[in-house]
Amino acid sequence: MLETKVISNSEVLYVGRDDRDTSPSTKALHDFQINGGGGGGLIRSWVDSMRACSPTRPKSFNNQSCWIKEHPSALNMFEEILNKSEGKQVVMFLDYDGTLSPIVDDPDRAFMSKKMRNTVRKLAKCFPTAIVSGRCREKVSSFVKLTELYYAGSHGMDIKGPEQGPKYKKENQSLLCQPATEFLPVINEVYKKLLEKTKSIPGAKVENNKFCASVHFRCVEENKWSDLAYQVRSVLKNYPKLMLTQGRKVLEIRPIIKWDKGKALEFLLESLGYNNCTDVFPIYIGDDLTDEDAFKILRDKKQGLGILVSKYAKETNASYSLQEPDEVMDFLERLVDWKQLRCGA
Ligand SMILES: O=P(O)(O)OC[C@H]1O[C@H](O[C@H]2O[C@H](CO)[C@@H](O)[C@H](O)[C@H]2O)[C@H](O)[C@@H](O)[C@@H]1O
Repeated sequence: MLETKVISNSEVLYVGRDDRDTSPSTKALHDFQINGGGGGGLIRSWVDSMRACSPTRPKSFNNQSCWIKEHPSALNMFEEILNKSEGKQVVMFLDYDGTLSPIVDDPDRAFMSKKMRNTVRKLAKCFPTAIVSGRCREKVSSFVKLTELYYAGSHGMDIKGPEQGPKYKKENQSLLCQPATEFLPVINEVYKKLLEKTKSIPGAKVENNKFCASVHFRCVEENKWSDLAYQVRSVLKNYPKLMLTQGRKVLEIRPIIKWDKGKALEFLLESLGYNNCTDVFPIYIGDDLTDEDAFKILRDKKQGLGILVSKYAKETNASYSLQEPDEVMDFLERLVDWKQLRCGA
């Protein structure tokens, strides 16, 4: 029988507010949550942060050619990447929105192409492969539709192994990690309140991602962003155990626990039996601020590499870049071809 491994609530670490700025994904909003004071100043800093996080507005890196030298295209540097991974087990971590599927206005219609699905299917035959998403796990797996993958939903707070039993794992153990289960009722409550409070703002959309919630402002006129920020703040101020992070035209509400996409990556590597191994080469591909937590882990550990999907210069802990999901697909195809050639498949 398959044994289920569960990370219980007792293992959840609550962090003091000062601890939070160590995590790249929480840093931007941390500053205004803590230092923004009250009233107009706070809301203004929220809106500034919402603008600054738009990928079309690079922050400090204005020089695109300088940035591309520091974060070269993973396609152009393919041979270099292969050399770095030589003799090591490649493990693939893929973000979903903006990485496997193009960004679209309606989050419920962010479908992945059949071609991309086919590529990821082949990839998973070559390497252990995980999808790491801010979305609810069930939703992202219903978009990806591949049961042979590992899925980490809710920004890594909901991890599950492949349905048919993990192919790569040494022990025959199925995998489940949900470090934020005690927050389920509160996230539900906050989701409902956010729905109510934002319904008068045209274009605003609230998504329940199970262990976190998203407030989308992609379709909200910029002159209404402060109204939206005000409404979100009015809900959140009553929930000191929740915090705010941000992504691409989205405010993310999640529990204050020391768990993010970086922790999910570490957990998955450990579950696959690669804890403290030098012969493993994780490749993490993502486009968003929340993916920076995973890039940072890899950079700090000097293990594997991160690839940022972006057309624009952005501050990042990733080493390489790809411009858009089509380039991600080309890169994954080349990895598959390389592996198949090596194994004579
Ligand atoms: O970690 P991810 O898989 O990248 O998920 C992050 C958020 O992605 C989704 O929102 C983003 O994509 C939408 C569809 O293209 C777009 O409309 C939105 O503006 C983006 O922020 C998803 O809807 C969120 O729940 C995820 O948290």
